[in-house]
Amino acid sequence: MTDSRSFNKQVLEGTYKDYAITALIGLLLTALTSYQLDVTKNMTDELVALASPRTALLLLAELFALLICAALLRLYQQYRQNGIQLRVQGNLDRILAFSIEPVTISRTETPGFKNDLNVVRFSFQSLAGLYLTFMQITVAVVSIGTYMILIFKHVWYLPFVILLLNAPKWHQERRTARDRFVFAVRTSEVAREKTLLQELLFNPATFSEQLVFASKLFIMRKWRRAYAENMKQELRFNRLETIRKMGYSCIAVIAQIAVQFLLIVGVIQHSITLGAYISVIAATGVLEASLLSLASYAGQLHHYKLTKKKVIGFLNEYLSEQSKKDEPMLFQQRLRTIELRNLIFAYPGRDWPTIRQVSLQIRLGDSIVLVGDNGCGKSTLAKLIAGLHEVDAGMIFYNGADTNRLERRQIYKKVSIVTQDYINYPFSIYECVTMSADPDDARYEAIRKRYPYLFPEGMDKHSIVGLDRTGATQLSGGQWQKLAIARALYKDSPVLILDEATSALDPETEKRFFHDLMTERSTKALIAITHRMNVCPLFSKSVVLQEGRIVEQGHHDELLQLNGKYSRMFEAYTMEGVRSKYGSVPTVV
Ligand SMILES: Nc1ncnc2c1ncn2[C@@H]1O[C@H](COP(=O)(O)OP(=O)(O)OP(=O)(O)O)[C@@H](O)[C@H]1O
Repeated sequence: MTDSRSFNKQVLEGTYKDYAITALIGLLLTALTSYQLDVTKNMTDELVALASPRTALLLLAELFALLICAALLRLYQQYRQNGIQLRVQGNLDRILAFSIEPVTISRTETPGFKNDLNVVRFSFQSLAGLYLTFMQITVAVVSIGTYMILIFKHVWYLPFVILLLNAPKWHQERRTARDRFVFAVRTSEVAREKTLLQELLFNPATFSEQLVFASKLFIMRKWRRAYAENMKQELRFNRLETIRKMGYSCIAVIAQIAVQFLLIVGVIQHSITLGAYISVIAATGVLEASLLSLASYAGQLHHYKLTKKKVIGFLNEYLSEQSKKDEPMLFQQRLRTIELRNLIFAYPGRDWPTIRQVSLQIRLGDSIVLVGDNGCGKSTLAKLIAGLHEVDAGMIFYNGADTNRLERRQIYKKVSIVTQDYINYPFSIYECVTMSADPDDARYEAIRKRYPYLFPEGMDKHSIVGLDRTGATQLSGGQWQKLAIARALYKDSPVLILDEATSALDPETEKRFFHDLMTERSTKALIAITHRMNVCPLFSKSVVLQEGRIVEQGHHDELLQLNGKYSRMFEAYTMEGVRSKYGSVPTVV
């Protein structure tokens, strides 16, 4: 992205032919229009002189042919320009999608990122038009030159008068472009809120809650407020722009009248013919239009400069953690151990750490279950183990090597994770499972045989699932979750992290799954997070977290003996504690 030439090359990929044709037509049109003005002048002079009406009629026929040619060429040029715009838009989308490749998720999981991403996407959308601008500028410059010469031939000083009178417009366009950009950045938060609320109103997944909680009006009120605020900002901006434009529009009218006046004086003093008068007036109109479009292109170029700065700033701020460190080492060995040493982690923008002084050794063959109250940091710890968050040096080690010195993508190759917010992909079942690697039928079938209950019963592997595709089959919450687990298993990495990944499974399937998984344990390090304490005895170690610290760790039986936090949690889960502490549950009569 920082390399401007390669960026432009990528954006313009596949458009060169269209550009060349469009530019050529632009130049041809300029030549045609200029010739057409000459014909108009000659025709008028012939008519005024009434010397040869036949010549005038021939000139009219010539004019007709010229106009038809110009109209057809303009249509064809428009068609080619649309092609350029579509291709450039596609290329830009591809570049943006490729560029947004964070090294970790620490900074991308913040509202600030979402806001800035919004602005960058807006800027990228407007870039598509800008790439057309580059070519249009060339054509505009040529056409301005042509018309200036044409006018110069009749009234030498007029082109300079026109240039002078159009100068304020240039200033205005540059200013408008800058203000529009600043405005988009400033109002992005409100615009995003409006879109978020709108999504809530139109998303079918929210309808059941809207019905049961009668929340539609509540959401609508919030949406209308955000809408009104957004509209107020837009209108205020448009009002200021219109007021500013009024001044410049008056100057433009003065310019027109001034030019007319000078020409009329020329005709009265017989320094120009009536034909020249008509031709110069027409040329002035085209020249002014070209100057105005050049002014607006100048504004757009300014916008381009601002956009580029914003995009590079965005990529540097959020997506380049690794590049700030030393040259990362490749990590291609077989993973044997993961070690956390006095790990401390605070989310960006938070003053207090979520994970505090956590030390833990995980070896291949270990099966560890993390338990603790809501919000104690289990998911955060799981993501830290997977290398998904940025941490200070000397805290997380893979095979004894500091993960900060390792190439992150190599780390991710060793890890499979099912988080609580796994994605319901609108793909076929086979694709949902195999997307992490090249599809391999044998590997897919092996997983399906080993864990048949993870695959929706009676469905073909090529069936498309999800609400987002027409004709797709809908799955239940548990079925989606099972597919997410199958995807993680298919990846077959040495570390498997399951963050409440079985929460939607029925108890029998859950137990069967963990039982089957344990038989694969020798080749994997398994880390699970669960609130269902009945599966804990299956794991080699339970780790209890409280406010970001490990307060107890050991096998289930050892921890029960401690009579501490773990034993209280287990009792509460099995209802033993509830009965003894709160007495019997009253019967409903
Ligand atoms: N992206 C984030 N940005 C800022 N704070 C976060 C983020 N994600 C989680 N937190 C905060 O970190 C703390 C721990 O969250 P975490 O999700 O790790 O808890 P948990 O133990 O997994 O909880 P639960 O059992 O409810 O899933 C919470 O206070 C939460 O608000």
